Amino acid sequence: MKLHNKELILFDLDGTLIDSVPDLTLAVNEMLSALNRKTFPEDTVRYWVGNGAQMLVKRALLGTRETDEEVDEVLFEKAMALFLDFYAKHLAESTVTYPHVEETLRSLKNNGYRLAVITNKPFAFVGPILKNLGLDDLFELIQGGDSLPQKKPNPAPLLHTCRTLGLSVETSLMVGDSKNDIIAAKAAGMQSIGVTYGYNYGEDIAVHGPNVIVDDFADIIKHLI
Ligand SMILES: O=C(O)COP(=O)(O)O
Ligand SMILES: [Mg+2]
Repeated sequence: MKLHNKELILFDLDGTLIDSVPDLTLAVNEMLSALNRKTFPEDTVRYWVGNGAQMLVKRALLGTRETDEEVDEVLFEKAMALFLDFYAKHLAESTVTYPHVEETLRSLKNNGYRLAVITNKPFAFVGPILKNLGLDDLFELIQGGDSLPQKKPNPAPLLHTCRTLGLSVETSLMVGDSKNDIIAAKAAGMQSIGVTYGYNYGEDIAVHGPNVIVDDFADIIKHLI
């Protein structure tokens, strides 16, 4: 299926452009160890990524993805500060781009597409990670999970990006690995591509009905150009 008349592509970051779970796991476990709590393997932490740093820390303290239970506020604040401090020091040690990400982004840009990053990750971390991976010249706009009061799956960051760049929702496209990306795109009235190799809490991205599904980042081009 071809997605016609697109001018702007909004990319999710974690699980779509980069595999950041190894470094996120390291920071989560350093935080838990500092608090004398049980640590978790990467395969567990992977299911906790998707709703931003605060939710990741809350899930790590509760030891589960379900966050119905309350966490002591003082403990949470302490854990949050520890996590942010550790992660800031190990942002891009084991973090890598997924196969074909850089060449596909460059090819899209060379073909006239405008590119943006819309992530739930705190804004301060995004620039340094992209720079470390040599991707920092590609994007016109970056929005973090704390750039606006609302984060994905709320459509606000997507709508804000279109407004800021002066482009319509119809000429924009969201690419992401998680239901948060697809739900946000639908709520914004934007078409979306779901990638199958990311996190999405261990669930099949097809369940959320993106317009197109790709197993390889390079395949995005086939649906556009
Ligand atoms: O930081 C997260 O929890 C997820 O970030 P993402 O929106 O780039 O997938
Ligand atoms: Mg993601």
